[in-house]
Amino acid sequence: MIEYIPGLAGVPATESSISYIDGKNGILTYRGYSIEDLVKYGSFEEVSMLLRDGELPDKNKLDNFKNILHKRYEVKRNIRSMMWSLPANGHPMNVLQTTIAAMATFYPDAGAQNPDSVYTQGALTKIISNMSTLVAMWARISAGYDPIPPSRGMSYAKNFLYMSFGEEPDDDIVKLFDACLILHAEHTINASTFSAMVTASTLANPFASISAAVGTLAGSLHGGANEDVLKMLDEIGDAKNARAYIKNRLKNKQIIWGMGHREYSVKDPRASILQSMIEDYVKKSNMHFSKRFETALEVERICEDLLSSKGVYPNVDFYSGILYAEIFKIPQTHFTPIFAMARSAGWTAHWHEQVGHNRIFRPAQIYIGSNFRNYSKK
Ligand SMILES: CC(=O)SCCNC(=O)CCNC(=O)[C@H](O)C(C)(C)COP(=O)(O)OP(=O)(O)OC[C@H]1O[C@@H](n2cnc3c(N)ncnc32)[C@H](O)[C@@H]1OP(=O)(O)O
Ligand SMILES: O=C([O-])CC(=O)C(=O)O
Repeated sequence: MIEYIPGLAGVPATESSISYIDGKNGILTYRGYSIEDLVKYGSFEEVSMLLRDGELPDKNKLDNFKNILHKRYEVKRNIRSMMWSLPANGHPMNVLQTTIAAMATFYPDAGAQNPDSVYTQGALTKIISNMSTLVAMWARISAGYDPIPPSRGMSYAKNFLYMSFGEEPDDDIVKLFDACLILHAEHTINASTFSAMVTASTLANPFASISAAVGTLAGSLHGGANEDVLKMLDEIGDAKNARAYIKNRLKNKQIIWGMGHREYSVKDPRASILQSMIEDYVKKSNMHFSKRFETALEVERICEDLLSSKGVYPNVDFYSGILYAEIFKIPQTHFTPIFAMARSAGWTAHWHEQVGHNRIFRPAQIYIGSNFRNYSKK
């Protein structure tokens, strides 16, 4: 008898050398490097190369990659006009999934049959590069403004903020945003990465694979939770209301957004870094902590009282929304798309790894339906 494990909890579905989680000690590494070091010393471009190639690039290789990535910021005209035809209130994740899928029409020969060709590698770089332009474009179009064309001379993080707001951001803001991208770039075989891998395993093209991943990331139990966390904090309104609110949700068997993780039984290391980023920024700018941040700290304390026995602590989505909303002034519906543009580095690395040791994903099921029946008209 095969044992059925709901949600495949703890079931290894692949071998991978891209990233590693030690969930008991709150450690996350990309290709062996700690996320703390990568955030401190690296850039999103460097981390994208590390995830793809397995090694940190030397200066020449990095400059070359940046050159190619930055040259590809431009979105094809047909994709741009397609975006103008979508309803302005369409959720950015739906728009992103649609546009990434449509990009396959420009790269008909990119695929698993030639994963290392210049053509397919170019398509993978185009995905990472265009993600940022697509997200920024939709933020402008959906708000009733014309998109701001990308600036090839700018880093990935800087160009995104420039395209979103039309002004060159300060270096410390760029560094902070770049760190957010690094923290979201990869996380082993999570639901969206698995989704990308399942699609890749059929030898579908990389655009199909990444658009499947975008659709999967959008859900509230996964990347979409960053939006729900902010809604929840705003609903609580003030730290003094937090205990009653949390207790009431738990009594009604409702989950607390941004809390809990399949892989971590301690606080997600990315949540700790994001929290420190907010604290450092506020202190450096001589500001006060916002009501939202104070509420989040209180929610974390209450959850520690009520949920730590189940190993439920803040995950990456708990503090990211506060950072995006309050430091970068990014609208709530764009939190998950920013997650997606960062994660495109991890997804494309997994696409490549999957097709390199491919066997189609085709698990088994345990049938619980009716026995054989003879057909008779009702
Ligand atoms: C980028 C990301 O995807 S990070 C995750 C983002 N998602 C969220 O923040 C949504 C809230 N969290 C959750 O729903 C879950 O913790 C998940 C989906 C992340 C993980 O789910 P699973 O690994 O299946 O954990 P599972 O649901 O079995 O939880 C184990 C226990 O902890 C409880 N628990 C887990 N998360 C929470 C939570 N956020 N609030 C309250 N209780 C929780 C469960 O109720 C369960 O309790 P029980 O054993 O008494 O039934
Ligand atoms: O690993 C997971 O299940 C979800 C997650 O935190 C991520 O994808 O970053």
